[in-house]
Amino acid sequence: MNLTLNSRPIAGADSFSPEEYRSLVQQNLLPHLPSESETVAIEKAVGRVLAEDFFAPADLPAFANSQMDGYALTDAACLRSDRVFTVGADVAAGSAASGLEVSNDLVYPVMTGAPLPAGYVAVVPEEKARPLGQTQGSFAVAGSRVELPRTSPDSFVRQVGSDVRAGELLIEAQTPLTPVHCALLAAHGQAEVSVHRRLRVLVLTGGDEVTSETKLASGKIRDANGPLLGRLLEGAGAQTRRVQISDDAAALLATLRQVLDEFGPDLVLSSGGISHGKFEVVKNAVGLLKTGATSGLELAASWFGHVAQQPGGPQGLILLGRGDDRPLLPWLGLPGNPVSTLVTYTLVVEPLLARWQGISLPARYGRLAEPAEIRGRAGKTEFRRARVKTVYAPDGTSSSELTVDEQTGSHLLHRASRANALVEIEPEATYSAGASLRWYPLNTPPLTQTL
Ligand SMILES: Nc1nc2c(c(=O)[nH]1)N[C@H]1C(S)=C(S)[C@@H](COP(=O)(O)OP(=O)(O)OC[C@H]3O[C@@H](n4cnc5c(N)ncnc54)[C@H](O)[C@@H]3O)O[C@H]1N2
Ligand code: MOO
Repeated sequence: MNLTLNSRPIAGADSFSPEEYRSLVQQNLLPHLPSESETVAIEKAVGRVLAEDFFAPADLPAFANSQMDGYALTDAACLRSDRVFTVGADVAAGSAASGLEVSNDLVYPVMTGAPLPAGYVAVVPEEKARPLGQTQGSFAVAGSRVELPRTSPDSFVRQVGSDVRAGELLIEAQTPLTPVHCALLAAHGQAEVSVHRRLRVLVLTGGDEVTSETKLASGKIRDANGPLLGRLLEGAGAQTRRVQISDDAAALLATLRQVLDEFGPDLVLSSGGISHGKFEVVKNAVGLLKTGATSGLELAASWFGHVAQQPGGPQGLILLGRGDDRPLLPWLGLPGNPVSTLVTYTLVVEPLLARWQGISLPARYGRLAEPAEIRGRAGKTEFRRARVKTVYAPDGTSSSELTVDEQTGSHLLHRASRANALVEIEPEATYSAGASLRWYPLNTPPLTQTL
């Protein structure tokens, strides 16, 4: 099959703008990602995305109840001139308040959350009452007399349905669930909720230079991208399996076949092995698949080329068949430099995961604080690490202020760890202090970006 962009088949190693590449990935991958939902306990649903609209099964509150510890009065008692009443039996929260006499002379001590006795319409808070022949500051006992100020019907009463009406749409599908949604579901007696199932992502990182040996031999490095992608994906709600790979393409395909059966991934992300070197393991694995000599895996489509951006220029996109009628397995080959992996994740993978769950991430803009002037590169969009700060003005407005890192190397992991934004510098553009720039949250779970 052909990869396509806006119905145009992709030929050879076409080059794309960052926006085009994001679209290319979404158009070619989304049809192969699963669209199943699952039922989870509400306690485990926070951070998950609701699969179906949730409608209120009942009114909330379900019964009129008191908003204060106080005395319940009838309608006629609210404004009558004689303000002294006889105190009835206590009505505690949780009681049914049934079988109580209705009288304009009788008031009932009702506690916060207790049902209002039938025929009673208002509550006077306890501290506004004057119990006769009793110490102030305590509830009058049953049978004694109490003086109450005038009040109006409905005062301090939480009416039926004042929070929620039965049948009302309470949580729209595609909403990322928060602890407050969890409380709302619990208040309706829902123990479980239907959410999109977590995407299973296989993360392949390594190369012959990457080792997990305690003592680093000369020329060797540690795996930074495995933990990076693993944590980013888990933060975005995915389930992950991480596998370390070498530069051996046949071994990579053998590992892949094994993990496909054990873990059943919906998506593969690899970092490294896609550019112009002699030992590009991902490219070589695709080369082996093209020969058709690998059982259990078929190459349905592949593209390796450049996106006109820095970092994250080299990119790879693969669709694998599994030799049966299961959906094609999408595989994104991310560039190996840690910052390039991070940038590609932010610009391509994160929006893909969000779109898959029906969420579109908002475009954000901020003002350039420092340095005073930034120039774009020729023919390439540059994504620079930055610190974004929200500045709140006394007139109630707020804006994002961007301080952009001057250094651009894709190996500068320490500097990336201090950034919380990625700033988009258009090709050949010049920006002075105060100029508006698009930015993307770095290191921030995508679902919290929509809240
Ligand atoms: N002749 C050319 N060479 C390169 C080009 C190019 O256009 N022409 N592009 C450069 C750019 S830009 C990038 S980005 C890299 C991308 O190359 P690969 O994706 O093939 O990545 P590798 O070569 O495997 O690794 C690049 C770099 O990253 C280190 N690395 C890899 N994996 C990890 C890991 N898990 N943890 C930490 N660091 C990792 C690796 O050791 C290399 O230093 O290609 C440029 N070259
Ligand atoms: O584009 Mo590479 O991703 O600069 O380091």
